[in-house]
Formats: sequence, structure tokens, C-alpha cells
Amino acid sequence: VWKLLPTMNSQLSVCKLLTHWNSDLTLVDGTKECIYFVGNSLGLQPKMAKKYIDEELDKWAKTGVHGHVQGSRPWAWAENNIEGLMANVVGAKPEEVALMNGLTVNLHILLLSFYKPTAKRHKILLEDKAFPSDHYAVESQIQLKGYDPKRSMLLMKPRPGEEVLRTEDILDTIEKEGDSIAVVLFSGVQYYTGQLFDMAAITKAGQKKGCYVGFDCAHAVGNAELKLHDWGVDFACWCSYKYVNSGAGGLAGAFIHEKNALTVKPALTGWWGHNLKTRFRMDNEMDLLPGISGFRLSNQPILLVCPLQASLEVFAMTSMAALRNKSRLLTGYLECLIQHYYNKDESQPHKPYVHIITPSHPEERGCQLSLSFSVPIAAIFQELEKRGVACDMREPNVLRIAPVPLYNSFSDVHRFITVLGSALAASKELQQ
Ligand SMILES: Cc1ncc(COP(=O)(O)O)c(C=O)c1O
Ligand SMILES: Nc1ccccc1C(=O)C[C@H](N)C(=O)O
Repeated sequence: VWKLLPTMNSQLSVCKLLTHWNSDLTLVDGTKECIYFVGNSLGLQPKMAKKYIDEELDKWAKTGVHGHVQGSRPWAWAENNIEGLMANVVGAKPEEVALMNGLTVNLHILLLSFYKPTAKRHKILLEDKAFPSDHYAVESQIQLKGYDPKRSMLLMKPRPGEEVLRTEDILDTIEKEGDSIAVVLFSGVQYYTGQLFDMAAITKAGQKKGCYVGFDCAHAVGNAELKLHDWGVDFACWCSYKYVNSGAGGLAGAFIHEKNALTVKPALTGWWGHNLKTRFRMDNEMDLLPGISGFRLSNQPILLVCPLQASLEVFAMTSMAALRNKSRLLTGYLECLIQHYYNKDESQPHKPYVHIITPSHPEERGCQLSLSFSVPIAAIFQELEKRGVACDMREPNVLRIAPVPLYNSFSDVHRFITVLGSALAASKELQQ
């Protein structure tokens, strides 16, 4: 199965994690790699990241200000050199992508331009349990424009007794409420449930009703195959520190479809949105770059460009299609083993069991499975950590397990299943 991924130069891939945080070394062999299933929160470090950062520190020490325009990574436009690689990962044209700021900042600057409420069309449609930062961003944008979030935030809940949204219900809501919706804003992959939304269908339905359609692709980029351009998505944003492995607080991404390049203008401008050729003439006459490029405000931090470059070069050695092929099998294997060993068993009512809330259809999820348990979750989480598993717990009730195709293996999944058995048994003992 590994052959599904074109051979990668392992020198250029990511560092495996050996350090055992919170592991109990009487329960786990500390010389073995830990099982890192938390690339949905922070991806592992690309091997070249340190070298590239060192190169720029060295350049700064030796050349000072001249580094802006010199070397293989001139600081004044270094991010432009890797935007083509980023565009490939999200299925966009290079000129539709900018690398800048953090995710929430990008969401704000995009909404400032795409959310133009009127008395008739003033709503933003989003998930009821969107990631908190997205929820707050939307709430504050609505207030900023003088509207009331209680009336203008249209929050979509799953049906009673269900955990994920049905595409038909999303499309139905858009059809029924579309005339009053200014912006449809969904995540690509839902951070809590792991559900991958049908972005093509949502885009089509929203635009048919005259809405702008945007996506927060934080959990989708580097995880799902995105075709932002072909789907005609109006705008999108994402962070790069999860599946794109750029390091905590890494440089975020933003996308505006070329069809909006000349009509949707930035509400806020800065010198980095000015035509590069004449930017440094300092004549205070704005020559605004079209599309997302005109939304750039500040020069980009070179020390963040370096790890992102290292990461995108790894992605350039393969393709999202190849990664997804492995991912479907890897997550499918995890699902299959969980169902085989830890499903609810009516004949053993006291045996702890696991329930997977993430959709079972591979087209409706990325690599993450969100698990809920018949026993208290905090104890399971702790017992997993003691046994060398890095995963995360999200309130109110899930453990998120993300086998990342770029660096996790089928044997990681197999080891995890064994460890999960001991963790369930240990947490049951604790309860007694
Ligand atoms: C969906 C989503 N939105 C927003 C954020 C916050 O992003 P940032 O802190 O990079 O602005 C995250 C992750 O932290 C996220 O997963
Ligand atoms: N950047 C962080 C800093 C601190 C704690 C968590 C994060 C996350 O990224 C959380 C992630 N977005 C999530 O899906 O939960």
C-alpha cells in the first residue's frame, strides 16, 4: 500500500517524534517512537525547516538589510516563491492564493469585503458548532456592520439525535433561506466531528441563490483533495500548522477566486497590496494588485516562510490524490479495527465501547476519526497518553484521532488499537 505514494526522499520529509510526553515508561518502551495522531492540531516538523531558518538567520547576521533583496529567499518577496506550491495543495491558481497573517486575521479581512449586508440580505450561514474563533469572527463582523448576531447568524444544527450535518439539509436551508443570506461560510472539514463537507455542492447551491460562498479550510488543507478554483469557491482561508506542518502560528493562507479579482476589493489596504514593481517608489498613489494579492498588508515574516517552504516542498514530492489514496485506507483500517474490537456488544453490557461520530463514508471525512466512549473520556485520554499515544480531547465528549498519511503508518494504527484496548481496560479498573 505504501507504493501508492511516490517515493519521497526521506531526508526531506518530517521528523518523527521520539519524545514521550506524559508517557509512563513502565508501560511503554521509551526508545520507540510515540504514536503521533495529532497532526490535526499541530503537524510534525519538516526536516529542512531548521536548515532554512538557520540560513536566514545567518544571512541576517552577515548581510543585514541587504537580505531583503538577496539570496535564494529575498525577504521582500520570499513568500511569493512558494505560493505556487500552496496553490497546488488547495487546487487553485497561484495568483488566487496569498500567504500572510494568521487564519482568523485572514477570515476577518475576507469577510470585511465579502460580507456586505443589506436589510434584505444580511445573514451568514455557518455550522452551529463552528470552531470558536470562526464563530467569534462572524459574530463581530455582523456587529461591525450594525446588525444583530441573533438575527443575522444562521446556525445549522444536525437533526435531533444526529451528530453530523446532512448535505441535503444544508442544501435545503440554502434553498429556503438563501435570499436573506449574504455569505455561506462552512469549514471544509469540521474540527470536532471530522466531517468533510461537500464543498462543490454547497458552493453551487449558495451561488445559485446569489450568496457568496467561503470556506475555512483549516482542517481540510493537506488533508482532503481541494479544488477551490474548479468548484468556483468565492473565498477561502486556512492555517498551515496542522496538516501543512509549518509550525505553531505559521503563515496562514487565503484564496479569492479569479472571477472576483477585479470586483471584490480589500476594505483595508497596506503597502504590500501595492504592485511590487513600483511598491518601493513610495509615491503614496495606490497601484492595487488584483484579487487576493491586493489584500496583503504587511511584509511577511521570513522566519515563518522558511518552515512553510520546507513543508510545501514535501507536498510537491507527492500529490494530494496520492496522499488521499493512502489516507482512505489508513483511516478505513483504523475504523475497521475499532469496529471489530471495540463496538458496543449487547452480550457484554459492562464492556466499555467506542462510538465513531465521524461519517463512515470516505468521501465525507478526512483522515480524522472523532471517538466518543461509554466510559469517562478524561481517563481514557490519560491512559492513552501514558502508553505513548499523542492525540487530543475536545469538549464536551470526543477524542480526535488523526492518522496522517504523510507520516503515519498502518503499523501506527495497529499499535494504537492494542494500546486502546489496554487504556479501556485500565480506565475500567480505575472506575471500579
Ligand atoms: C477551524 C479553525 N478556525 C480557526 C482556528 C484558529 O486559528 P488561528 O489561531 O490560527 O487564527 C483554528 C485552529 O486553531 C481552526 O481549526
Ligand atoms: N493553535 C492552537 C494553539 C493552542 C491550542 C490549540 C491550537 C489549535 O490549533 C487547535 C485546533 N485548531 C483545533 O482544531 O482544535
